[in-house]
Amino acid sequence: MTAPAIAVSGLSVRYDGADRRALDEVAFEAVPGEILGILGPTGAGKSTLMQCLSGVIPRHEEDAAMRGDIEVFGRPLPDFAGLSEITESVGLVMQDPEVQLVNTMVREELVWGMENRGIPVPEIERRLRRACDLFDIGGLLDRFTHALSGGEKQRVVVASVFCLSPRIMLLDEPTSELDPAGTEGVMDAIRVLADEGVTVLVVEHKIEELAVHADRLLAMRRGRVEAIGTPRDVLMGSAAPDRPQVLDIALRLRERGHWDGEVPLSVPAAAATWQSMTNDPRSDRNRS
Ligand SMILES: Nc1ncnc2c1ncn2[C@@H]1O[C@H](COP(=O)(O)OP(=O)(O)OP(=O)(O)O)[C@@H](O)[C@H]1O
Repeated sequence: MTAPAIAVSGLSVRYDGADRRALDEVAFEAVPGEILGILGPTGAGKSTLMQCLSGVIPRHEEDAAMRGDIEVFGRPLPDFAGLSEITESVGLVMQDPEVQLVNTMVREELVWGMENRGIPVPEIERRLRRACDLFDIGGLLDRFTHALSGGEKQRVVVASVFCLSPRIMLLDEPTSELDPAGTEGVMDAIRVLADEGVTVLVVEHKIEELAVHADRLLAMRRGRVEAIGTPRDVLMGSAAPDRPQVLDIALRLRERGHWDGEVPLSVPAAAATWQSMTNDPRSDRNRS
């Protein structure tokens, strides 16, 4: 059996003064090479979870009390020698790309982390070329980071984390400012990396994107894990985030030419069509 890339148990976080836990006994595992999509309404605890997994809480959030266990490839997070060692295995892309852009030029942004790690120049150049291909940022290298659009900033930040070659990537809404083509491009790149063994946890509000690209979904609400399983199981289950979203998914998939036949006009009809589509062994909807 494959050892999990991430194993979480009993993870709870309460921010100072909050009337409820931001995370409440969260437990799950993610295996190497898996894309685990994390969804849930605003305030469900998705970003807090990403920050815990990357070691940011509790080390830098003095007002957050955390308990529970997180293991990265079988090693407890507290055993790592601080954030610098954690980031060798775990790369975090935060919700707001502005927070992570620290250099003036895009090329510097991509290269400085690798230089700080002492990576040899030929390897830096190889990763830079790959990042440009995967995230379509070759034309941005000589641009000022402050002058990029929101979506361009997101692609540069994801690419710069990729350049550090982490075995686990935590992406907190990496496509929120991207158009459908840009979103598809980032999701395709994530699949390429997952196929190479990188474990990707991606928080997304675009449920239809997660349904199509993730191997499994984890649905959260009010700090708790409501469901975890295949996209079909989670979206069809009683813990589905919002049942009407199934209809929304059908409509959006049809817009992109991914929904065959009539669009169902009721939620039950949408659910039934979705089920038959995802049950169809010829369907590649869950692995594109
Ligand atoms: N630094 C903080 N201090 C106090 N409370 C916080 C802090 N960060 C988050 N919270 C609270 O913790 C809960 C979970 O927040 P979190 O940002 O993890 O949710 P989320 O699911 O990522 O939401 P969104 O989809 O809006 O990004 C919310 O009630 C939020 O107000």
